[in-house]
Parts: sequence; C-alpha cells; structure tokens
Amino acid sequence: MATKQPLVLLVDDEHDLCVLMQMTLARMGIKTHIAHHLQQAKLFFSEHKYNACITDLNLPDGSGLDLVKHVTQNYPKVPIAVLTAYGNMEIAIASLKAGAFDFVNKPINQQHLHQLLTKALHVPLVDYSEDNLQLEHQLLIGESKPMLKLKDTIKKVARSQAPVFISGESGTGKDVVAHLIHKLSNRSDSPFVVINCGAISEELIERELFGYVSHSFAGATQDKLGLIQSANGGCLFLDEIAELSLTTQSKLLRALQEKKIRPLGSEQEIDVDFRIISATNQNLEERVQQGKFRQDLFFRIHVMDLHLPPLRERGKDILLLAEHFIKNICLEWDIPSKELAEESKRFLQNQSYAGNVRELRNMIERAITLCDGQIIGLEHLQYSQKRNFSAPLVEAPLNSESLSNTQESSNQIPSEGLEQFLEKVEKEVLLNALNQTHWNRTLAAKKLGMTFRSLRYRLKKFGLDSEDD
Ligand SMILES: Nc1ncnc2c1ncn2[C@@H]1O[C@H](COP(=O)(O)OP(=O)(O)OP(=O)(O)O)[C@@H](O)[C@H]1O
Repeated sequence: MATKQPLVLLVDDEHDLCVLMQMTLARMGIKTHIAHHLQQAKLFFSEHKYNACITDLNLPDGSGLDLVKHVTQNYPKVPIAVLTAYGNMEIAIASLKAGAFDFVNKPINQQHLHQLLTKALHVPLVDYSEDNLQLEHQLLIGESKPMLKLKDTIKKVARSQAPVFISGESGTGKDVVAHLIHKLSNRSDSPFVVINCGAISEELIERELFGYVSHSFAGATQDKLGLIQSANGGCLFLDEIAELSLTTQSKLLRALQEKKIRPLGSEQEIDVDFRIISATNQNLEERVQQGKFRQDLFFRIHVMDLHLPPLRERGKDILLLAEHFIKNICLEWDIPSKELAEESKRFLQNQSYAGNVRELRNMIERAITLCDGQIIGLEHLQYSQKRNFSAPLVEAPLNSESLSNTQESSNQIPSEGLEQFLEKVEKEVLLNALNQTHWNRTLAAKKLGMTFRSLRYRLKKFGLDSEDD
C-alpha cells in the first residue's frame, strides 16, 4: 500500500517565497497548499487535514501569532512553524511560547527547511494519547494550581524544538520535568543524556561534553565520544548549568549556534543535532551581572523558561506526593503498602520543606523503614525529621566551638591514621550542615562557605548523594 503524501499549508503573502518553498517541499514528496492571508488560512484548516503548517508572522489581515494560537487550540496535533526576519529572536520566542513548533529565519535556508519538516512530520506533536497522559500523571505528581499551569506549559514546550531553561530551588523536581519534556517530545525515541555540571570537576567536564581523540592528553588511550554527540537526535540535559566555567560556556555556545562540535585534540568538526534543556537552582541573571555567566549563552538557553515553585507554595500537593512515594517505595521494596495516620497527614502538611520534594521523599522513605506495621504514625515521621539519613545527630550551630570535640581529639594521634580521621570529620561536618538545612544543598554549601560544585563532589565521594542524583 502506498503511503499517503503529507500535506502542508504555507501561509505568506509573498507569492514567490511560497512557490520557492513549494518546490523545496515537492522534492521531499510533500504536497502543499498556499494561503496568502490569515482568514484564508483558518478557512483552509477547517476544510483540509494538514500534517504541518508554516506561516509568516506579518500577514495582511493579522499576525501569524494568531494562527499559531488558533492551530494550537483547535488542531493540537498539527505542528506549526513560523517564518521570522533574521535575528528577530524576540518574536521567534513569543511564537514558541504561543505553541509554535519551531521557527525558520528569512531568507530561507533550504537545508533548515528540510530539517524542520523532517522533524515536524516524523511524529505527531502533543500526543494526547492515554499513554502520554498516564506518563505525565506518573512522573510529575501535583494538582495544585501552579502545577496544573506548569503541566500545561510543559505540553506546549514539548512540542517545540526550542531550548528550555528550568529554574527552581533544589529538590523541586527540575530533573523530573526535564525527563517529561523529552518523553513527550518528538525526540523521545532518541537519547536523553544528563550531565550534572556541578558534580564533575572542571577539567573533566569539557572532555565529557565534547569527547576527545586518543593521545590528546596524557591518559587518553582511545577516542571517546562526548555527551553532546551521544545526545544526537535527542535531548541534552545540563543540570546545574551555572557551574560551567566561562571557557566551557564559550564552547557550548558555539555548539548551540553552529550545531557542530570539535572533540579535544581533533581537527575535524562533527555535525550535531540536539535539543538543550538546562536547569539551575541559582539565580542565573545575577551570575550574568557578576560576569560569571555569559549573557549570550544565557539568552541562547533561555528561550522557554519554566519555573518550579517550592513545595511550601503548593500545599495541596504534599499529601498527593507523600502517598505517591509510599506506594512506589513499597512496590519497589516488595512490601505491603502502608498508610498515613490522620495526625501524620496533618504533620506533613505543616512542614516547611526547605529541601522541597526531595526532603519529603527522604522523610517518607525513612518513615517506611522505621514503620513495622501498616500505619505510618507521627513517631516514624518525627524521628526522621530529627535524624536525616543515617547522619550522626549534631544539632549545635556550625562554628569552631561545635567542633571542639574534634579539636580535643586532634591532640591525640588518631588510631585510624590521619587521612581516615580527617575524612570522618569532613563527613560529620557535611552531614551536620545538611541536617541543619533540611538537605537543601545550596544552603548547606553556603553555610560551609564552599561552592555547590565542591559540596556535590564531596557528597559523591562519601556516597551521600541520594539515589535520584
Ligand atoms: N512533582 C513530582 N512528582 C514526583 N516526584 C517528584 C516530583 N518532584 C520531585 N520529585 C522527586 O523528588 C526528588 C528530587 O527531584 P529532582 O531531582 O527532580 O529535583 P531538582 O529540582 O532537580 O533538584 P536539584 O536542583 O538538587 O538537582 C526526586 O526523587 C524526584 O523523583
């Protein structure tokens, strides 16, 4: 059986341009209709079934943005791209925010047009199938107003190709959102590659991102594929992007602008096609002002921005999340499910959660460990509040006095040797700071006077990073 020829609507009042696009698309085996103004385009939509649409933004009887909104609302499975004057990023961003799939700069680059349509016609966008709705429901729990709004935006963001920037305090679910965007996008069959820029030393990060060829530095015995290349066709999630050094930022900017990378020590440039999703719990605008983050990169990654509100601002979600974690953890541990006592529910709803959803999850996990019966009582939750992870409970403020025991013992010669002794002290101090900040790692790092990267590095070293990291 012959496959049906895709049908694309081109909307532009410049007749010659439409004909040029029509010829390019015909070479790709795509049939086209042409509309010269907004009302005609809307009429065509009501009469035909299109697989995609490309519209100019300046139409004689209105704005192409209106068409974007019309199509997104009434024909959500049809990807619509906009034609923009070269360099007019503001309007391009506005159309992506309104639900456009992508944009093409004028004058039209045929290769870009080709790539855009290949992607647009590959998979229907905004798949409202049961599977995807369920996926969203399983991954991102939350029915509070800000979460419903966020879920709606995620669907729009997932249908475009634009870079996404996710902000929010530590533990609010940025990682979960990045995953969901990828899963709902038409890149979901290709890899989702995650790199935590805060957890890897500066020296290693460039090698990890761009890869290298053998003998490019001492110890490089063979070629290594970089993570950007591994994400080809899919998404690259750069978590804690604020931690990238200025040198790596320049290289990343180039990769994004030119869609090419050059592995360390190689003469050859490699074409790459990846969508970037980035996140940070730091104030990136402030870092730009301080000269620690490149402004051009900031604009480049900041096309679609999503903000995750702290858990304390979405009280309605606390019990939903708690019950979700109880169910999942019990399933994972293969134990009978448990329930929260009424007083436990009240208790959970009254916490401030400086460590956000991560703190709630940790609390539930520890309560389940402690609870032998079926009902999770206050004693199981309060215990875990006082004693996070298996941390030694040191509630004293973090200052030199609080370490007097350590100083006393430093008068003696530690039996386990200096290295191990110092590691023990270091671990204790880290746990102390984490306990005092409810495992909010940004605050803990601040308290300890170290960078976030350095804290992450140490947590990893001591195996104190929670599993989800
Ligand atoms: N809405 C949610 N639904 C289900 N689980 C969630 C949700 N939000 C967060 N979680 C869970 O909470 C934990 C922390 O989430 P996540 O790692 O995504 O936070 P984050 O904002 O990326 O934190 P950080 O900035 O420290 O990297 C994870 O176990 C994650 O699965």
